[in-house]
Amino acid sequence: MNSLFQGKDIPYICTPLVGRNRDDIMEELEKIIPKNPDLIEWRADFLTNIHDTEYVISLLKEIKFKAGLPILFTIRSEKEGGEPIPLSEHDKVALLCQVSKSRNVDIIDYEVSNKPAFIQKIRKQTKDNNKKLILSYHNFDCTPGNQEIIKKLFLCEFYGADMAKAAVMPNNKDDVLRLLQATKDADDVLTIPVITMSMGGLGALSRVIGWVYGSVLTFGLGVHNSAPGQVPIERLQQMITKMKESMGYQ
Ligand SMILES: O=C1C[C@@](O)(C(=O)O)C[C@@H](O)[C@@H]1O
Repeated sequence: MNSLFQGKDIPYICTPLVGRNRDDIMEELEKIIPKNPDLIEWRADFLTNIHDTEYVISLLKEIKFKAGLPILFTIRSEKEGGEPIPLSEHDKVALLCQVSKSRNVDIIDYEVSNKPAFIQKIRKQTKDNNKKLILSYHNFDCTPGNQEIIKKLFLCEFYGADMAKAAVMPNNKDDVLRLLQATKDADDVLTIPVITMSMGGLGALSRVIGWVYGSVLTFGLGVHNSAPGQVPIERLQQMITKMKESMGYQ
């Protein structure tokens, strides 16, 4: 993971791209790049032409060329907060496998709730093509019990992920605290890096301080958010830098 970011310290800041077509995506990217994220997440579930594999692959090339940064490719499922897409899970896995072969992608995200056979297929393809795999879990309704969150992150490791991610929704301040505790506990026992966030306005704190508890990556808003509570990237960078100075990290 570290090799993708030339030795930069955690947390890595990832900015989502959510345009529906090429022009919107390129315009978004144009505005995001000067803000200096560490990587770009292309949320391809927002793309109208997602059924056209050739189009996706060529757009990916354009994105990588313009960004010159590591690219995380995600097709978030509707059941975990993504956009509705006209692809069956089978077609989606086929597309993810094609994308894995492209030299213009670095990391693929796939939900750990999917069928083991699909996860294994994507794990094999990403490994064969030297790509990293994030297995992920999202809950837009609540923050499950800590054991449940840690179990999900463990499952990601079990399936061979390079990173395990959990994004959950708080219903009160205690939920945000619990997520941070679960992050630390998972980071203590897992052998792979964890990425966590508590979503919504209440959870924004976790996007700023999650790294202190072991979350290696945080999503910052570039132009449009891809989930509730994302903090604008400039503010995120400033707050993290100030915190690191105050904590004696830099
Ligand atoms: O999984 C995640 C995290 C996220 O849901 C967030 O809350 O920042 C945003 C998504 O785009 C990304 O795929």
